[in-house]
Amino acid sequence: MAVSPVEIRAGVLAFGNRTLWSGLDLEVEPGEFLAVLGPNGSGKTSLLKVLLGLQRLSGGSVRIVGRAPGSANARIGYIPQQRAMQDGLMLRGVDLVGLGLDGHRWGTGLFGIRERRRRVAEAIEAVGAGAYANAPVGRLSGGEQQRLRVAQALVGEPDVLFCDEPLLSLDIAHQRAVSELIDRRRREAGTAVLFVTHELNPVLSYVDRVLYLVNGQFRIGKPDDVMNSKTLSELYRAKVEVLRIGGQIHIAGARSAVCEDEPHHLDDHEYQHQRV
Ligand SMILES: Nc1ncnc2c1ncn2[C@@H]1O[C@H](COP(=O)(O)OP(=O)(O)OP(=O)(O)O)[C@@H](O)[C@H]1O
Repeated sequence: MAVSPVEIRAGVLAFGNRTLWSGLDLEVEPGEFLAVLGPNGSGKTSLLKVLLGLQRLSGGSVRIVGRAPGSANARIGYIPQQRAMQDGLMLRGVDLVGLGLDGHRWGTGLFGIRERRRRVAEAIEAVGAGAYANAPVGRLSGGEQQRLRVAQALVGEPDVLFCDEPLLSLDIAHQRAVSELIDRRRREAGTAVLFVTHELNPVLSYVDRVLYLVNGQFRIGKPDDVMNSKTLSELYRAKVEVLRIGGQIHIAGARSAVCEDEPHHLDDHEYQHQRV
């Protein structure tokens, strides 16, 4: 039987007496696109850290391509939560993207160097970053830096791709381009994708399943099985209404219970308009 790219059994993560989640059983299939949602502080980034081997589980077990996280057998792509790079950082975009190839061996000969350059150029082209790839990354805009991070995560042809809010600070056109790139990667190469986001709609058509974390509780299932009024009201322990408008999901009501910064949430005023 094929080894699952990502497998968590009875996972528990607690800090002090605060349990972020427990009893988490999660298996992500090759080529699957899993969106991870939840309000601030619900443990989304911590989950990615567990999967990267940067954070130990408090209980249960985790395997990445059959091994402990952090071991070198799997090719992992990681788009970290965005932090502005230092102004004075002189590293160029091509160098940043090239770091995603470290650990790949094509030999040190001319072929190896050429192949490396070719792959870096291809990854830069794919995110539309060619115009500034030779500039120091510290001088680039947030969105330009983000596109280079995406190229860095994809250049190594990962088996598993962990994305932490990868669309932040991208304009709509580049949100679409990056989402399509990630989707193509998982379709063509079977890369398993874990995609942490506050905004589901830009990737809704690609998402196979959703993991929704709230206050130590969670639900996993197809978008329609999780993103509905009943399930979210149970999770938030408050009345939450989920509306499907024009193929998009919007959440209304119980604003105080639902994370304020989730862009797919309508405010009550907007909601009233939608109902008339
Ligand atoms: N090493 C740690 N020690 C103690 N508490 C921690 C540690 N790491 C994370 N936390 C806490 O765990 C909670 C979850 O953090 P995490 O970054 O996983 O949330 P998140 O769901 O990604 O939130 P956001 O949407 O704001 O990015 C936060 O309250 C955070 O302060």
